[in-house]
Amino acid sequence: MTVLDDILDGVREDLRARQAVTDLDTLRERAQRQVPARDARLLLRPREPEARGVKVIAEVKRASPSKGALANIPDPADLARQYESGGASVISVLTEQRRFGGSLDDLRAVRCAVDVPVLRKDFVVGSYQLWEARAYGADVILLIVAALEQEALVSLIERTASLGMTALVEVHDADEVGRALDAGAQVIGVNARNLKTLEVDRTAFHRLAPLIPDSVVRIAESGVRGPHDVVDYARAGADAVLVGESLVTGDDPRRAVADLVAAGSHPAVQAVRP
Ligand SMILES: O=P(O)(O)OC[C@@H](O)[C@@H](O)c1c[nH]c2ccccc12
Repeated sequence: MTVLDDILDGVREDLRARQAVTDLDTLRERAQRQVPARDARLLLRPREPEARGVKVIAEVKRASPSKGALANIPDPADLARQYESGGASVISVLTEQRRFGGSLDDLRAVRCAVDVPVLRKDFVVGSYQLWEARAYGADVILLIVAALEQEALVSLIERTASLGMTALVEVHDADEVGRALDAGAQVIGVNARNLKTLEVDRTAFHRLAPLIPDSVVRIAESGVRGPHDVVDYARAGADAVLVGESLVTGDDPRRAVADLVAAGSHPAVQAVRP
């Protein structure tokens, strides 16, 4: 059994418990009362070429299966506000409870605190979680190819779009890139971390980016330690980086985001982009 299988078992059990409390109709009504989802794709890949530096997706992350506890984060709304004022284009909120210490309440708190799009980062296994995400104000949803059968991936991408949200489709190898593209992904994230073993391989983005057509937004996820990694990913063609650990473990998250944004929008970086 892989780490991912283990996480998914817990996610399914927690999901059943929430479904027993809140039926889909109630969730749909809540989702319909939300303001429409914001267009994250356009923020990550603006039409004007001069606005196209590497964007930063900053993550609210208390813990991880690989490192255990990372940060307490008593006030996720405050952290998200700091990320936004540092220039983050999107805020990612982990909502998985058992391994990452997150919750849907964190998602709601962050949604109310910022104007930028908010990503629900979880292990989505069915459309109920998409309705939940929308009901709690998410604009973007993570779909992990390794966690889904192809048929489920296709229908979750379609359902995400029909709810007005953006699907960030996560891959880790060439086969998964093929599956993501076949399923119609418009935004693909290459996770440097293999969720089955938790090993980080920072060359994954460099190897897989050439397989992703230019019409698709490319995001480098995990293991970004600082501005030099942003420059590196920029050179390899990233539109954005998704960063958690190095932001929540530092002492000035606003500044840390601002430093990444500055590296990503530096003219020298833009000049070397493919
Ligand atoms: O904390 P890091 O190494 O900066 O990584 C952030 C993010 O990429 C990571 O949290 C992540 C990427 N894909 C995931 C899927 C599930 C849970 C977590 C993740």
